[in-house]
Amino acid sequence: GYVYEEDLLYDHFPGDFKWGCATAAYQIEGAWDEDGKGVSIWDNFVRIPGNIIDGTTGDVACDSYHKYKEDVQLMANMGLKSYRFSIAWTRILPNGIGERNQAGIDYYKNLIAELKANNIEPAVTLYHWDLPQALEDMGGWLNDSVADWFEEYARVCFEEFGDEVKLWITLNEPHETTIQGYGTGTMAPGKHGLGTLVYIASTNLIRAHAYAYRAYHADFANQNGQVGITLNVGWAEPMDPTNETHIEAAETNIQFNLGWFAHAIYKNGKYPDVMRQKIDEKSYLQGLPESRLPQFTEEDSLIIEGAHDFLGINFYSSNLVYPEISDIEDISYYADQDLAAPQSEDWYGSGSSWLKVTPFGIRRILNWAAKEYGDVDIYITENGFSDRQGNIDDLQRIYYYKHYLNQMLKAIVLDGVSVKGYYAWSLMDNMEWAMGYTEKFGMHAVNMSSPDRERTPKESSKWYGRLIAENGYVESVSPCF
Ligand SMILES: O=S(=O)(O)CCCN1CCN(CCO[C@@H]2O[C@H](CO)[C@@H](O)[C@H](O)[C@H]2O)CC1
Repeated sequence: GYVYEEDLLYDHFPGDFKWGCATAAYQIEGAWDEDGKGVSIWDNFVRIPGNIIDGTTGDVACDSYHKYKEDVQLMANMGLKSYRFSIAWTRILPNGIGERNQAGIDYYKNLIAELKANNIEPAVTLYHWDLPQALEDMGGWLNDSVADWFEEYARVCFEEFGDEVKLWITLNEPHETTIQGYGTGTMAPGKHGLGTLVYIASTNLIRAHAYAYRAYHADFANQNGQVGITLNVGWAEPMDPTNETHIEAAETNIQFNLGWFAHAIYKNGKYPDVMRQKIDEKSYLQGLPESRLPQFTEEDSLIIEGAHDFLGINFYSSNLVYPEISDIEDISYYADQDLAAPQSEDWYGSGSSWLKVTPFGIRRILNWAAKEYGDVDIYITENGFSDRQGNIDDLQRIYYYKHYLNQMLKAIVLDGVSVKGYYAWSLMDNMEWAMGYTEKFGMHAVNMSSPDRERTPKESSKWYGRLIAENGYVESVSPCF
């Protein structure tokens, strides 16, 4: 079972631990059509009535495109060591491939220079869901040429920014892109193919990552940077940890979540055995001419296997898992798993329906990943808590961070997992995708009703600053919450 552990280890983190915050281009920048930027699938998705719960858009968002110097000051005030942000593909290549947009390149060069001037290391995500519409018009992640298009874009970024950027994340949460963008249609590009399109998209996303990784190590190795991928996963706890079938279902759930994208890259160039077996079998029983889960070519498998310098994990929450045979008529990624994954009523909630407070999960997923993928360097590239009120006195967020970080520290100190850094999601309240501005994840509030988008530090930003200053041990935080 799971028990909130009272003992706060709270010892010092390893000396060179990378304390950071994370954001994403579409969620904070605004300036959606300024300075030669091309149109992305999100610029279009937000204009379709009903797609965004509060009818808002990222047209202006936090206006970080114009306020980036102020943002960097917020980071410096916290003593941040590193900042994870994403580059908008359409600012660099407005049409996805072909001609470059110098104004867009200059924006990111200025941001990076501002970070370096404040001794903050840039950690750059190449793709955080904002695909150029011009590429979507050619099939987007369903067109197998997308791996080449992405490689071309990655090469431009390595060339333009690689002298200053040493930590590259190719894709952010391809699982989310796939499930919500090509499965349920709840995110851009809003396609519906939960048992079909999702597996075509995932195959091309994995290929795209690997092509970019190989390009870096072939032609930019002299920059001495590292290239990895960021994958999101919820911890899967067996509903009954003494029941073998529950334990097996939990393992299946993690393989369908994290393994879906990690297995080919960090193990053997192929999809996890349980995905191959279940989806092939169900496809046959569903009378399909071939499996809904594509095979990588031999050539691609060799390119994909080992294409990593680290593993980025976005971790938020957990599920309780038990087996449940699905209806063979139900063609979907969820039905393919033959399980149910509810969340406990006992767990504290948040401002997001899917985010329950489960600190034990971060220690377990870190141990699972280290055991499954070997001693690879791991970064927690996102972890955070939402509320709807946007309290400046955000005690719940401090509680969340205190306990998740304590469990992560146990994974490092007691379990020997090599976690190298941690990026809190997020620096500031921003556009939470289809939830608009109703769910707030920031350590800083943003006044969305003012054209100046004033930022206000929340208590959690001060708490995080003390944590960083003490490198983990915070005298002044009472152990009671
Ligand atoms: O079947 S449900 O729909 O109930 C379960 C869905 C679970 N997912 C987990 C990942 N989350 C996105 C995480 O998304 C990440 O975390 C941040 C906060 O959301 C985002 O703002 C970041 O852009 C993103 O990288 C969306 C919901």
